[in-house]
Amino acid sequence: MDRATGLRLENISISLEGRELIAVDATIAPGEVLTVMGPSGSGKSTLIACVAGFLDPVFEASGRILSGDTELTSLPAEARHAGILFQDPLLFPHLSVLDNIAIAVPQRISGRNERRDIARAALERVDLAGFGDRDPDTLSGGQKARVALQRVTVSEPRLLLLDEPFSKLDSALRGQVREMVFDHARAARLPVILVTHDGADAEAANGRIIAVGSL
Ligand SMILES: Nc1ncnc2c1ncn2[C@@H]1O[C@H](COP(=O)(O)OP(=O)(O)OP(=O)(O)O)[C@@H](O)[C@H]1O
Repeated sequence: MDRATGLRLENISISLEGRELIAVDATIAPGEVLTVMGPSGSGKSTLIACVAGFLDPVFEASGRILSGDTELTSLPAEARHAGILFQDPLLFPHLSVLDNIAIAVPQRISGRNERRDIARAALERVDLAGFGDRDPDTLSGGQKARVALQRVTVSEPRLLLLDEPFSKLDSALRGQVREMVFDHARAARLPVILVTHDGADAEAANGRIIAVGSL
């Protein structure tokens, strides 16, 4: 059964101190990338936080967020099943590379060995089979990005939020990691929101682009 669902941002408006910061009304199909571009401070990361369910209470948001038929608007972050990649891969420094992935396996898979087997298979998929016992600090930027992607993948998200996850990678690596992320999103039929300043990222996303703020 295809469990893929689209994402609907219905008249989302986010204000700060009574002034509208960002407004978006969009539907994103399974496997589609919506790119959000705009100047610094225009509310792009705030939009990601709103969809993910961790909007700071200083902001006021209105509108509805729907994942298929499920309304996410007032659900807590953990019930929204959003995979998120930030500019920084944010790996836990005190956990091995393997456990950084195993920790994201859904709770219904309760056995430690089973969780670690899933993490091992995830590392193999991105050519990092021998890296499970390493400290994350010993990995290169591209390797960390691949681990971060696998951590999101094993968590079985229903939508993917990308907050400039490629911007710290050098240009050759950037293209590779980008393709890996978009290929995964297409294969898993995830709706994706990509926040970026980079025209090449937007082009590679191969989807609709919306401009926010005064470009
Ligand atoms: N917790 C907060 N309290 C008050 N203002 C905040 C808070 N978080 C963000 N802001 C403000 O909200 C606005 C939007 O910030 P946001 O990080 O969403 O912008 P952005 O478009 O993602 O910028 P950038 O491209 O630089 O990452 C900024 O003016 C920022 O200073």
